[in-house]
Amino acid sequence: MNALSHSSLLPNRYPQSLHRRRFSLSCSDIQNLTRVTCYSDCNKSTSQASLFLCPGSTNTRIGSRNLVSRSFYSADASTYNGLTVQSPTHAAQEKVGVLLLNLGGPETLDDVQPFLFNLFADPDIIRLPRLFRFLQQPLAKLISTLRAPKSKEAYASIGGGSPLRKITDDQALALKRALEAKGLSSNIYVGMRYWYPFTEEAIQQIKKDGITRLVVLPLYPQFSISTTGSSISVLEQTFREDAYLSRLPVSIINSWYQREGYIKSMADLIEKELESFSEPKEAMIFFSAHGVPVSYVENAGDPYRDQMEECIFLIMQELKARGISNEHTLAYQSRVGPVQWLKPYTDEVLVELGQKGVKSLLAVPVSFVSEHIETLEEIDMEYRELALESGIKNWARVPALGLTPSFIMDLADAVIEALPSAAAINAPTSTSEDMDKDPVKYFAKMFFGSILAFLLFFSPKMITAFRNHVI
Ligand SMILES: C=CC1=C(C)c2cc3[nH]c(cc4nc(cc5[nH]c(cc1n2)c(C)c5CCC(=O)O)C(CCC(=O)O)=C4C)c(C)c3C=C
Ligand SMILES: [Fe+2]
Repeated sequence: MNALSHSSLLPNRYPQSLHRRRFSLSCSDIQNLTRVTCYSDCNKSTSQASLFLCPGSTNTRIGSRNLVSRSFYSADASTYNGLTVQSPTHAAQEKVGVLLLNLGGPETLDDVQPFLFNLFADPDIIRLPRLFRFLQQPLAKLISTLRAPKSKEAYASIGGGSPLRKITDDQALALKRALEAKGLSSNIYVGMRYWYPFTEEAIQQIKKDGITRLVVLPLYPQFSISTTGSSISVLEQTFREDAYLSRLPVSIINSWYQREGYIKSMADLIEKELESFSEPKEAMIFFSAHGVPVSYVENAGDPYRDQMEECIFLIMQELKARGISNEHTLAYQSRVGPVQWLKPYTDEVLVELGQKGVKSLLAVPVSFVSEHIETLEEIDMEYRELALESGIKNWARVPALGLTPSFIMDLADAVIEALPSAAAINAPTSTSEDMDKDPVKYFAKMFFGSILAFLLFFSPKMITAFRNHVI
């Protein structure tokens, strides 16, 4: 199957949003482009990576109770049993690349507003009706400016910037080593959606390095239109526009929350952290996932909530198999703006649990595999304080998976399993956003858009909604 044909498997409402996206950088962003991180001998003629066949690579998917979400696994490698698609001669000439996709985060406080601009300028983050698309950039400017002070405060409280780039770089290196240990030499690239090193930079490096087979691995266990979907839009757009890239065999791993290695690694972390309580059995396991607006799930066909619920089910099943049957619950955090987000909300549930007499609580961040602003600031500071104020006496938090060896090994297996299904992207397509290339039309759009955005959104309610997490 064409690995990038996944959009054809999505509900009708989804593909349009997936195909249209174009990444926009301001002029200063472009000047600031830093070099792409690549974990190999990039640009060296000696960097030829050999693809060694890995015999008996096994199906690592474990039980599932939600068949609907299965249709999203376009690059589901679990049906392959070893890399059997190539002859050894061909395999020896393969130059394998792995592209890790992530969100990115501001590295300094000065980066915060431009980072937020990139985030809110993404049509997969603020989904405007087609007619109002011209408002996207002026709105992004307005919202990022309104939100920057609160965000800066949060980033200042965790040391003045996001740890995401460093952690992702470390994960890339660990993955490279894990793949080598399994007999696969590869170049690993990091492509961030909203900050350096941008996905577009990583893709250009992949082209320069002459990669012949690529696996795309988003570092989000569950698929959401707002995360993996958005990054893949950028990738698809860039690939379709380029003769070399459009022929490059690519395999995208859309989601991997159901993999045995991931589930077991999460269960290990939870089991270990429960031991920090004097009465481990009494502690409630509190899964806190990053939220998305309800409309994503209910109108746009985002499988995120289904996948999240299935993921929690699988982790709890694994814990039960180990004799751990603590109570558990799932809530959603980090909402932004004046719309309904997935419920229940983490802050509200914490207060309710405190009122109900829950005394011990283990917070488990579940939508992301690195420490970031929402674990280090929102959970460890804001939610911890709220929980203690609400009557919860004993609080602990499970660390993000980070470099956990069993987790990295499982990612390596996922890459190896995905390789055989790599296939080229289809012919180039033209986009409705080509007018962005015309400077006159662009400035007219920005000018009138700014005025409209000002009139529509500069109301006290909107300002409060975007300045704070809670509306
Ligand atoms: C699975 C993970 C994530 C989903 C889903 C997601 C959706 C989503 N996020 C915003 C708005 C913001 N997100 C911000 C930071 C941020 N988001 C994620 C992950 C998911 N987002 C991460 C890992 C990070 C942190 C990066 C870091 O620097 O450590 C921010 C900036 C911080 C802040 O001001 O709160 C915003 C804003 C929306 C609107 C959205 C879905 C539509
Ligand atoms: Fe977010």
